[in-house]
Amino acid sequence: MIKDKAIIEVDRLNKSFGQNHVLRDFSLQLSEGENLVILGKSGSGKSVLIKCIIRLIEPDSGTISILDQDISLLDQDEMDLLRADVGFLFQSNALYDSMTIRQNLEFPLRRHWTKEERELKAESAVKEALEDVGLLHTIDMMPAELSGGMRKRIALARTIILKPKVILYDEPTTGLDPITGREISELMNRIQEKYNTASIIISHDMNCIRMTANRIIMLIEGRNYAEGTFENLIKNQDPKVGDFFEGL
Ligand SMILES: Nc1ncnc2c1ncn2[C@@H]1O[C@H](COP(=O)(O)OP(=O)(O)OP(=O)(O)O)[C@@H](O)[C@H]1O
Repeated sequence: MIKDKAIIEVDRLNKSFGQNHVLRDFSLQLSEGENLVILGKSGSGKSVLIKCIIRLIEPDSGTISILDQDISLLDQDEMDLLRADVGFLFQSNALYDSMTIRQNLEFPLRRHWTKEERELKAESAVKEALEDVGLLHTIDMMPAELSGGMRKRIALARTIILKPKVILYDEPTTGLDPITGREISELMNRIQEKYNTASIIISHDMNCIRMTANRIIMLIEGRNYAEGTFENLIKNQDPKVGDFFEGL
């Protein structure tokens, strides 16, 4: 059988904080163009996993490969280069309040594009990313003038401006009303379709998960406890899995 091309491969990751063994031989594989949801209770280690992937935390053992590169072997410059391919959507959006929307979107270009590239392409890149999220008309506005849902869209536009191959979503719909949450989930799917980006999505929002997940991994007791589609897992008889789908 030919395996799908892996964008991220996490192999037998372990991470403890003192006696607290958070990740226990945790493995996952993210394929090209796939939306993968990590579902786990509060404190189960989802953020620790994402922090290991972006190398904010060093695991105790195990390997993480992104685009076929073992990240533990990369130096700072190589890691910076790789970061252009790995977009991150923060739960807080992390927009700069004192900058216009245009300046917010130009920000990642400063780090990853030369001055010449910026002069040539920044304007069209900013406009394309804003069009992708349906907010071109906000280009000269300030973040404070926008609603929570619009700020989330702008943060997503800033994430996709470098055309990353993978996006890590940290609770993308938390704090939004259900209708706005649904719009963000639809947008995530449109981005996936247009750019064939792979995504790891951390979420508790069952509507978002149902709409976006091609596959779900249940992170329970530090392990990849169960995995499958939403439709598979909702029928799973294991009580630890069933807990998550209660009432649906
Ligand atoms: N830097 C750290 N030092 C010590 N313990 C930590 C550290 N970071 C995380 N932990 C512990 O690791 C465990 C997993 O935390 P993590 O933040 O990954 O959970 P989570 O699944 O993301 O939870 P939530 O859904 O509430 O965001 C928790 O017990 C937490 O206290």
